Amino acid sequence: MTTLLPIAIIGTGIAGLSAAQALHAAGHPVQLFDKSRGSGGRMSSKRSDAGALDLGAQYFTARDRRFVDVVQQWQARGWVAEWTPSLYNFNNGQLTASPDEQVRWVGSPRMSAITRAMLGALPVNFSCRITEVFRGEQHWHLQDADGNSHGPFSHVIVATPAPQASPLLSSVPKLAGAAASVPMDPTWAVALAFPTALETRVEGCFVQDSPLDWLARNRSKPGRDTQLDTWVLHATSQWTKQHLDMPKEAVTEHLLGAFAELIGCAVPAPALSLAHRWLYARPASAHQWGVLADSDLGIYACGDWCLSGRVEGAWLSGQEAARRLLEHLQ
Ligand SMILES: Cc1cc2nc3c(=O)[nH]c(=O)nc-3n(C[C@H](O)[C@H](O)[C@H](O)COP(=O)(O)OP(=O)(O)OC[C@H]3O[C@@H](n4cnc5c(N)ncnc54)[C@H](O)[C@@H]3O)c2cc1C
Ligand SMILES: NC(=O)c1ccc[n+]([C@@H]2O[C@H](COP(=O)([O-])OP(=O)(O)OC[C@H]3O[C@@H](n4cnc5c(N)ncnc54)[C@H](O)[C@@H]3O)[C@@H](O)[C@H]2O)c1
Repeated sequence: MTTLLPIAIIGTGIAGLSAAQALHAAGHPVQLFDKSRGSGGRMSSKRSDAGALDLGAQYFTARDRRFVDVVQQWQARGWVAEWTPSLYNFNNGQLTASPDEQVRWVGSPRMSAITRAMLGALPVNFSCRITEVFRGEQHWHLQDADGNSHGPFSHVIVATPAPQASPLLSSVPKLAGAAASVPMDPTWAVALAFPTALETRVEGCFVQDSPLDWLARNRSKPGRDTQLDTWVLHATSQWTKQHLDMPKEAVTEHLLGAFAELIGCAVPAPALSLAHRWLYARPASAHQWGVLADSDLGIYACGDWCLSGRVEGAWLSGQEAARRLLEHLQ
């Protein structure tokens, strides 16, 4: 019996975990790496005194049949639940109800529950920033920021945002160049917790003509801690770019001000506030690549930036990376 070398997967966001699950299910050992202390990437949730707060992805929709099917399985296992917020739109200074029929999903009891469950018992090195990916005579090796080497691996899947993927793909300049051509826009996120509930029916709001792009009542999502009235505000990419290096306190103050102006009720001082800057929040434009691959060399890149820039696109891209890798092995 031959022992299969593991496949290295850099990134434990939903794209990396989607690929990992598919490869594991096909009988291939995988080894995951992430620079963060936990999984989830842009679908992670921040623990706070007001409970877990979804600072990144707010909810997701499922349009592709394959993703619809997997989300149904996640629902059956209790990893996700439907969120039916009272939706509003803010435009031209007017806050108006904007209900629709779209099904929207969230991780339960927090967004990070999905990737945590997907990771399961798969082997992973957290707090491990990969700085170099190189090929020896036959196999792949990784170098991390602490100077440790990892390997050998039969294949490598890079599942990070495009600007972070590009340097890791430098052994295949064509792939590195393609990743480098995808700019990703930043997003400032602010979470607020109020001791008494704000007197508004708003639970989610799409915003135009404001520094804000979106706001959500975090505690209206299923399974959340409801002791405090928690909110998450997202700034537009444009406002974020203009205020990229603003101190967190000033960002909180500005976005709280914009929130108080549009929400249409009294907004007291929050009991808790925190700000988070997502440097690579969303690809500036969508692509239809699915995956970037050099199958002969055994290196792949996947992530939301290879498709729609949404949770669904990231998951599909991870599936595509695994599919292409398995196809080449046959
Ligand atoms: C503020 C915000 C709001 C959003 N809202 C929505 C929404 O409502 N609906 C929706 O569908 N999508 C939303 N998105 C987009 C969605 O979150 C992403 O499309 C999706 O989570 C991307 O998954 P991914 O696996 O491709 O990348 P990521 O989640 O970014 O995962 C990449 C992982 O790679 C790791 N990594 C990076 N570099 C290295 C390295 N050198 N070594 C080791 N590890 C590394 C990172 O730590 C990270 O864990 C939002 C994103 C943000 C930021
Ligand atoms: N802030 C970030 O960095 C970031 C990154 C990626 C995605 N996102 C957001 O994630 C969401 C995911 O998109 P999706 O297609 O899965 O969800 P979706 O179908 O709910 O929303 C898509 C877009 O349609 C509009 N829209 C939808 N329903 C509306 C309603 N009831 N009233 C008014 N406008 C409405 C909004 O402009 C929204 O951005 C988008 O809103 C996108 O902007 C944000």
